[in-house]
Amino acid sequence: MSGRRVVVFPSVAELGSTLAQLVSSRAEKALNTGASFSLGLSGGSLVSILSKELPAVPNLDCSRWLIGFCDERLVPFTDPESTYGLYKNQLFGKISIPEERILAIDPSLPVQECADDYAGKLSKAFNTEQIPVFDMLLLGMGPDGHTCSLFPDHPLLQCSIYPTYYTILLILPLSYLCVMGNVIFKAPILKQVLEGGEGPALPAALVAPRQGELFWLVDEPAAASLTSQVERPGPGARL
Ligand SMILES: O=C1O[C@H](COP(=O)(O)O)[C@@H](O)[C@H](O)[C@H]1O
Repeated sequence: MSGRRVVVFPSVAELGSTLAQLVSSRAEKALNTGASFSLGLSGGSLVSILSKELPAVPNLDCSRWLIGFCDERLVPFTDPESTYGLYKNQLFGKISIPEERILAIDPSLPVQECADDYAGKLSKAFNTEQIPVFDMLLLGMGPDGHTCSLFPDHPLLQCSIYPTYYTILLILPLSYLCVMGNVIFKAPILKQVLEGGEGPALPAALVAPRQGELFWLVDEPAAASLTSQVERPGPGARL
């Protein structure tokens, strides 16, 4: 891994547009050398940010993208807790990605079958029996330091794909990662995640891709108490 970059933005608006540019530039890079660009999406605040900013990227071509979900709740797509459902309503129609290139769970299945079915979809799409390596994962961090439905002290932190009571998740050590922290109530936990603290490492602190890049994109309020090195790019800067 080439090192973690913590990038601080004046507000979520600037963070969002840089995130969209970052996704688009890494997609272009992947597509220059490979047949597709695989992107893992998370839920939470990321949905509205991406849905606003990604369609605004000029000349975005998503026809060779492959989209999966870093974590997903086992609820119908019409449920507001369904991450796929939210993206379907807010984003997918605006970026012209072929439907068959979006890997969603089958919410009609019981949880274990749903996890097995999703693992099968991933194997087929990535043409591998191994854990698939996405080109890029976008994660969020909750106010308790959880990411990807991995809550502090969760016994499943070592697993690759695991069913829990209501969530199917696809876990950390894959490829390029981008973690987003925003809003002020995350400031204390962000400091603990990035700069250490007492007790076992929080789930978001375990995020470390085997290769490639790791970005933490945060807004000024969330970064308020950081003392470690951060970047503050000027307007329009690209990562
Ligand atoms: O529970 C979850 O929360 C995280 C963080 O969400 P945010 O709204 O604080 O950004 C999210 O990334 C994850 O997908 C979701 O399951």
